[in-house]
Amino acid sequence: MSKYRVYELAKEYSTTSKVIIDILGRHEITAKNHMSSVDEDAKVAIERTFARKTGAPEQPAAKAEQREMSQPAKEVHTPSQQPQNRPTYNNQQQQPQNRPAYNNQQQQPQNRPTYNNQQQQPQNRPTYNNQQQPPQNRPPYNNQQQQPQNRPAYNNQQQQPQNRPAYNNQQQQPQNRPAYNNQQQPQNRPNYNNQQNRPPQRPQTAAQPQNRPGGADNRPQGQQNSQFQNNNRRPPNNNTRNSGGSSPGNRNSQQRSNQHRNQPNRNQAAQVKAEMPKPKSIKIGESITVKELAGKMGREAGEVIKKLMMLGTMVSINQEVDFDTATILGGEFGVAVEAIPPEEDPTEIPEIEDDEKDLVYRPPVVTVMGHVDHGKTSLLDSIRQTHVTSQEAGGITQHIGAYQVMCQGKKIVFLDTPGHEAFTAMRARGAQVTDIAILVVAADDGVMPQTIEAINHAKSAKVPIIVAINKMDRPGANPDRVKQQLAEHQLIPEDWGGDTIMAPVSAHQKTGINELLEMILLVAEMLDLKANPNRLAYGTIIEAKLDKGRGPVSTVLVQKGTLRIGDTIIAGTAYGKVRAMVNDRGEKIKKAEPATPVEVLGLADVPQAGDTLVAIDERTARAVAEKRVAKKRTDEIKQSQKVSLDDLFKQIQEGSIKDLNIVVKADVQGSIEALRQSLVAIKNKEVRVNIVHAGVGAINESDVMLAAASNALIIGFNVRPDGNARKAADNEKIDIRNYRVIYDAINDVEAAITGMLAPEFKEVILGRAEVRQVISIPKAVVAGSYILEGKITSTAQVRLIRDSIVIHEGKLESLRRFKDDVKEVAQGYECGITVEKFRDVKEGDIIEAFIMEQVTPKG
Ligand SMILES: Nc1nc2c(ncn2[C@@H]2O[C@H](COP(=O)(O)OP(=O)(O)OP(=O)(O)O)[C@@H](O)[C@H]2O)c(=O)[nH]1
Repeated sequence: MSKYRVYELAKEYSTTSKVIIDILGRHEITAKNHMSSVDEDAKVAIERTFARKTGAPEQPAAKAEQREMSQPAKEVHTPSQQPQNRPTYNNQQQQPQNRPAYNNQQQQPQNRPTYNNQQQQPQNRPTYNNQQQPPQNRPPYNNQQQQPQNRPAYNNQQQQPQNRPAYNNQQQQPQNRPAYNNQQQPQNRPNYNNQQNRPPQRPQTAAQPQNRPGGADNRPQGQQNSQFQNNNRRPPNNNTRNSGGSSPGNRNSQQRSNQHRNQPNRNQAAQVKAEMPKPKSIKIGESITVKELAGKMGREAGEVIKKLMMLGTMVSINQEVDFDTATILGGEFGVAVEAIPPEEDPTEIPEIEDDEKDLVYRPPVVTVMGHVDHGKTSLLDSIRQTHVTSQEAGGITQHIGAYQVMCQGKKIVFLDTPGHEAFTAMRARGAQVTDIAILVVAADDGVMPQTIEAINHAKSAKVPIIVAINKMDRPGANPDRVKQQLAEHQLIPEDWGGDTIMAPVSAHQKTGINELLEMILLVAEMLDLKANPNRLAYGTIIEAKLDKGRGPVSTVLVQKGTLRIGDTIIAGTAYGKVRAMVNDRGEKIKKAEPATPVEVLGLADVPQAGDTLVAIDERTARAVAEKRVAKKRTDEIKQSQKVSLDDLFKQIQEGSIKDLNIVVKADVQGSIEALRQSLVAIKNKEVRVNIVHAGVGAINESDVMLAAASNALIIGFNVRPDGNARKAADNEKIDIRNYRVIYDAINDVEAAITGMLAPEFKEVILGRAEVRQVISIPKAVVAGSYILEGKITSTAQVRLIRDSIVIHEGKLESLRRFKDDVKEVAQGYECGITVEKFRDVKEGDIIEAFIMEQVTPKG
């Protein structure tokens, strides 16, 4: 026997426990409080009582329904139990929320099959229809009536109640929604409508509970189930026919149909979501879109976006998040995020890691850096016992070279660079060849801006610094001041308790050089520099040029392994076989071991400074070179697209930026680097220098075409345009400038930039007039004025000043003397002035005339 708690019944009928207790009392059923249990009879009594209340005036829809249904109900069923059915539920409850209410009323609430079983379907609308039927509406009902076989169909249902398809079977209709509706499954909103022709609100109340999780489904599962059970356990009067076997089936059916019902609802998404696999870990690349990430984690994109918002990042669904962000997000969702290793780049040759036991000592590679004119070249000269400075055009270091010197029987390699620019340019290409940086500081000049830059570059490259305090022979030499200044940049000399070696030298007098070299060896020893000489060579291109007689010539610093004549090598897009090798002393050599700078002949093309040189088998070299050439081409296309006319126009429109595009061609790579660095370093607030292309060799036709496409000028350094290039340049009106001294090129570019600068204007006051009479004419207000000083011209701009405050600024519309238009009126004369779009002129106002004059910009 089923038991019900009073509060449960109260809840079911949306009333208070007290009301339930009262009703029970009237039926002589004792219930003390809301927790009291009552039996099935009590429930029936409650149900009947509420059923009787169906005609509550405040529920017209229910009333209509009741009217409609009362008769058939009486005919077919025990009036008290069924007629009132549906309407009753709704009315009674006013509390529509749940299915179970139906059940209670009918003693078999929610199961459709049950309804049918109980009494040939009492509360079901289908039943109503069958019973009598209200012809006019609800075709399905009518159908039923006209085809009584529907009934059996219900029965069939019961016998196979369990599932939706059963419904379909009933009707021989497919399982889709519309079919349900037509069939009349009560629980569907549309059904209610059809059945009852109820006003719309009714179906809503009736249907909502059924479909929504907020209704019946909201309740604790157990409660629902218990009701199902209760129903099934109901007294035979309800379940006369099927109380046995079909009930359980009904229950299942009900549950399933509930599920089905839910599917199309909003719950569907939730259910689907719930079904989405939620992996414990995912793999992603460097970045991923929010949408993809959500998909991989089995989450809704909205969830991910929300989480990102909470983390302080606003993104859209198609925006990308980086790996780190994805990792954090993964953590939030309990998903481990792993990185997919980057795909192998076919243009890269993987570096071979050497075994520790194969490594042997190698000489240090040293770069000399410092402020201009502090004596870098002189120091290198002094070290090498040569004199380069005086031979160079313009007196500036233009070439990058590498040289080996011996000290105490040990080798040291020096890279000759024009300051730190080339050093950073090499680094920018990923080439880190320097082991030790020598910072040259002139003892008489001290720390200068480039000294600081050099310090910072060396520090960021994590290269130890040895300071060479040069020009110690100069009368003004003050090494202590230099040390003091360097200490301010965290370079504390050893004799002050720091760890920076500072060696006083004189490049001119060649003093202190040995000590400096010893210090280099000392630091090198601490660095424990090693390499494996017994493997194929790996090195870096220090410099490359196209030699007329010898073809492409590259200066290579071998860093690992040994480079030999006949080795197949690849550097950048160039590959070939080593034909000949020449060391820094001009000697032909057959092999070059680690830390040996060597000129290499044999590459088919001129590589770039900073390119990695690898000795490898010929087939691989060729294949990789081809891929690199293809990639370079694509990159160049991309780059030239960047400087398209569209972009240029856009930038001009934006107002502030103009690009001075330049194609640089030079005889050696070192010159290119020096030029590039200097040109790009030209800073100007309105014009930006952009090197569109830079290469070694003569200026050719394709350079001109590139310049034409990107609106560039061409700078040739120690190279000339060939015949075709000259013709093309004439046709395309491309400006080709040839230089032999870098400074000249830079000066010219600076001048060109000055020419390109947007003209600056300054205001020039022409004169002032006082308004002495205001004359209003139909089209304007004329200010009868007297010129106090200077003059007023008809083309001038004017500003109207009242009590020292500028009231208006604009154009002068007309300037007249005695009704005649005049071009200007001088001091001491009277005139009539009208100001464009301005009428508020008053006596005593001052009219100031001025013009904007262009100022020649300074470079
Ligand atoms: N008295 C004296 N003059 C020196 C010494 N070292 C260099 N100089 C002079 O300083 C000037 C600049 O020397 P460079 O070696 O060209 O200096 P740099 O740092 O290489 O200059 P850039 O290549 O232009 O950056 C030259 O006139 C040298 O003769 C030195 O030890 N003593």
